[in-house]
Amino acid sequence: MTALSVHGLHKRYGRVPVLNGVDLDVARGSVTAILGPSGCGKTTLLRIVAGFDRADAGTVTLNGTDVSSGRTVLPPDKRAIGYVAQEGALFPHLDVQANITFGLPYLTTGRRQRRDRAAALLELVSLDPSLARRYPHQLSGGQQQRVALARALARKPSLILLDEPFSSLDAALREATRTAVVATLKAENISTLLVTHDQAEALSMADHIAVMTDGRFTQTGPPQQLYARPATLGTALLLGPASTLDGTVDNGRASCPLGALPLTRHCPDGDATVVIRPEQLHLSDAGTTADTGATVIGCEFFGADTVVTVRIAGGATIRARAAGTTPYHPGRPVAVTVHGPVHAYPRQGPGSRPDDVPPADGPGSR
Ligand SMILES: Nc1ncnc2c1ncn2[C@@H]1O[C@H](COP(=O)(O)OP(=O)(O)OP(=O)(O)O)[C@@H](O)[C@H]1O
Repeated sequence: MTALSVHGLHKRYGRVPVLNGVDLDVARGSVTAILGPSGCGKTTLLRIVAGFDRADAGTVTLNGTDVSSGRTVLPPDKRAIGYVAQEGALFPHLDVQANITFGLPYLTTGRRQRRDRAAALLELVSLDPSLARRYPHQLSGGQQQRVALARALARKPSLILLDEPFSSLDAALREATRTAVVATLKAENISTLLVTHDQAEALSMADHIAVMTDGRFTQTGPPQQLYARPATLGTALLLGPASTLDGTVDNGRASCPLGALPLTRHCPDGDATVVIRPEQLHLSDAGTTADTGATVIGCEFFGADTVVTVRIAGGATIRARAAGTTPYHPGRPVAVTVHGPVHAYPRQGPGSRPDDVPPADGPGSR
């Protein structure tokens, strides 16, 4: 069952086209992440779905009812949509309870009902109900984001829109808040559209990812599928860190300075850009640099793993990830092996540059 359907959405600001025919379906109860570089049109799409802005053409359908189509444009408060903005945007002069119950109709909801509803929602977003009398400035950033979510949930929306809701939180808080928010959305069976340019957020939170480039979706699918088979070089780089090497594809294998490597997806014969993830690169001892032509030039320790930068034969650099610490420090010669198939994209033509979109009938188009 589809909670949200968007078809043929176009929007321009002045002469500048921002959305160029956006199509998207969000399944009921699922989390769909829109992942894309800054300025590609993510927030514009969210604002049109919420009813804050008007599309120039196209339709928005919520649970089978058109809310934006031709001359019919339902105002935001008639759409049963919750919206959580980047900074949470709580009312600073209202306490937590008043913030959460702000959108509830006064005449139909008594004081006691409002207090009970606020307490229940606080519990739902894993916050202590004793916070109800605090003001936003007395809360941490993560607590404020959860109150913002509780406020969006108060009116029992069928769809919730999250616009980079965790970007202002530090890494540890972001992860904890993300987990709590996903658990809440799943528990309430709320359909969710999440806008982010954080690939880890999209991969870990979403059931479905839609990659946006230049105002249209260039590839959609489950996170595992997109990560395994990105349709363009741009999508491959958007989905996670990677080393890129010049190579040549011949009959399903890419020859590059690290060997003749099998491919994850078809790439036509000829000059290509080869994309290798850090977890695919393994380092081992080498006698001297002359043996392998590879030398460690940098080492970054992240706690759970270490990223080692290596200059390989021909002068290109690659980044390998090793669990825990590593014995390979700058200046040390190493041997580099690649595990598993790699992505390769033609160096000329559609999809060859990082910001390219695939051709209309290409593998990533819908
Ligand atoms: N009200 C407006 N008037 C004119 N141009 C606008 C307006 N709102 C957005 N834009 C432009 O439309 C383009 C898309 O903006 P949008 O905010 O949708 O991008 P985004 O993908 O959400 O970016 P970010 O990730 O940086 O938030 C940008 O070039 C932006 O400058």
